[in-house]
Amino acid sequence: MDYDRAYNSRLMTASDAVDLIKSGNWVDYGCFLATPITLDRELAKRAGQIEDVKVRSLGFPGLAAVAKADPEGRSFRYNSWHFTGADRKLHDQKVCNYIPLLYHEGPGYYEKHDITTDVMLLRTTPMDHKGFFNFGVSNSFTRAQISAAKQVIIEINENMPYCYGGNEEQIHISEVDAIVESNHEEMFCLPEPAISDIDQQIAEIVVSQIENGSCLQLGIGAMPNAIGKLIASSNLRDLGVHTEMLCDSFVDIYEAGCISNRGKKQDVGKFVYTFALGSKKLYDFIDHNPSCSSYPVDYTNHLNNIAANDKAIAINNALEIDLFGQVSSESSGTRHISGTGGQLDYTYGCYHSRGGKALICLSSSVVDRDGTRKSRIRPFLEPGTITTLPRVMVNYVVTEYGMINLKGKSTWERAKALISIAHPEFRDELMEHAKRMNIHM
Ligand SMILES: CC(=O)SCCNC(=O)CCNC(=O)[C@H](O)C(C)(C)COP(=O)(O)OP(=O)(O)OC[C@H]1O[C@@H](n2cnc3c(N)ncnc32)[C@H](O)[C@@H]1OP(=O)(O)O
Ligand SMILES: CCCC(=O)O
Repeated sequence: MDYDRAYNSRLMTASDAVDLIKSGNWVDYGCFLATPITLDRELAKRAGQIEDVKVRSLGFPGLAAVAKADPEGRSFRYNSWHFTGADRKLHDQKVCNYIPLLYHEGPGYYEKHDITTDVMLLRTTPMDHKGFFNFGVSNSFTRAQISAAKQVIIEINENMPYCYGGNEEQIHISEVDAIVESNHEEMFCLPEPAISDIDQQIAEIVVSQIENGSCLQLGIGAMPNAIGKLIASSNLRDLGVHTEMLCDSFVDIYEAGCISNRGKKQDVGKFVYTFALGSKKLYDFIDHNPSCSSYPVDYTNHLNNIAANDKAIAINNALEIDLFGQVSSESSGTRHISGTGGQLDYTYGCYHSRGGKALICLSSSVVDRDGTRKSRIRPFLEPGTITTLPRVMVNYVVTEYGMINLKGKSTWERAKALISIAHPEFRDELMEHAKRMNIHM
């Protein structure tokens, strides 16, 4: 195949490319930083000209133009697999819907035809000399989306890092219907989160649970950042990484000499992840780095693969937990905040790893906008609150007041343990609730 000729025959303007999208189509966007920013903007310009185009997105960096362009929702219906802060705002404005997602099952939804897709739009690296476009920092369920789509349009961006894959990290020119050369925007960078005293206290408890040779999963936010900094200044050695998200903390920990990935049982010597999101430091680290392997999410988040490594540690945040031990990480009442994401996958998988632990971390209370302190350990989840982890799955829970293990405990022992790590202001009240709810000794 003459790749240059194939490339030129598919090259078109963004405006012509989005013309391939017709009224009534389902359109899938690439996930996280594979989001096709240029094509999204161009598609948004069609508001009023086309009808009922349904868009699915995961981790859109910023505000989706198609959602902003059409407040009436006649041309576009924007759907998110996992709410970002921007998606939350769009949802509050009624121009975004959430699609429940158990992340490791994502590829299956396409492969089993639970859903269909007409056009896939994604951002990739430029084509290499063998006719491949690399998915860069977002493997996720890109291959499943491509296989399901009737047409594939890519926008290339020179700033997308080139990421080696365990598998399914690229698309060949022969599979592409249209190519758009974008303005090569800089990769979106997450702002450095401010670490509070409470994040720091929780991080200290978490790091005390990590041993030489532990295999880590870290999520997003200030607390994982605090953990990263603490590990980087520790004497921990030979840590491994098998995670859904690769974040800046892993670079700090690696540069401090704590990660070798040599103690892993699977993917020895490799950082394993399905998407990377952070700062330029992270993107420079993974670019052409043979020690980093991106895999589809049904590999990184599969129970067997998470559990394959010994001493696998899951460290995730939650919004609330009730006295039964049910965890919500995605809504507060009917206000949808985020998503299940990979929390359930890693909580289950790490518990099944030899010597593994699953930690759910949350500050014991939050202060509302009106200044009222609210306990995050609640008698029961409020009506409408979504349970992300059923109580049987929950292993360790950490607040700034300590760490407890819920496995094997009776309802009374669970409630008592949870109350022991609640904010002191709420402990008596929670105990009264427990008794009224017939949770007793
Ligand atoms: C990418 C990864 O994390 S991989 C890890 C696996 N995936 C998961 O764990 C998915 C589920 N978890 C998550 O999405 C996150 O960890 C969360 C939402 C639980 C916490 O994330 P954080 O960024 O620390 O949350 P943050 O404190 O900024 O709050 C997010 C929103 O929830 C609101 N919120 C937080 N706590 C509460 C609460 N108890 N009640 C009501 N609202 C709350 C905040 O006000 C904020 O809303 P806003 O943006 O409209 O102001
Ligand atoms: C869906 C990916 C993000 C997460 O797991 O939180």
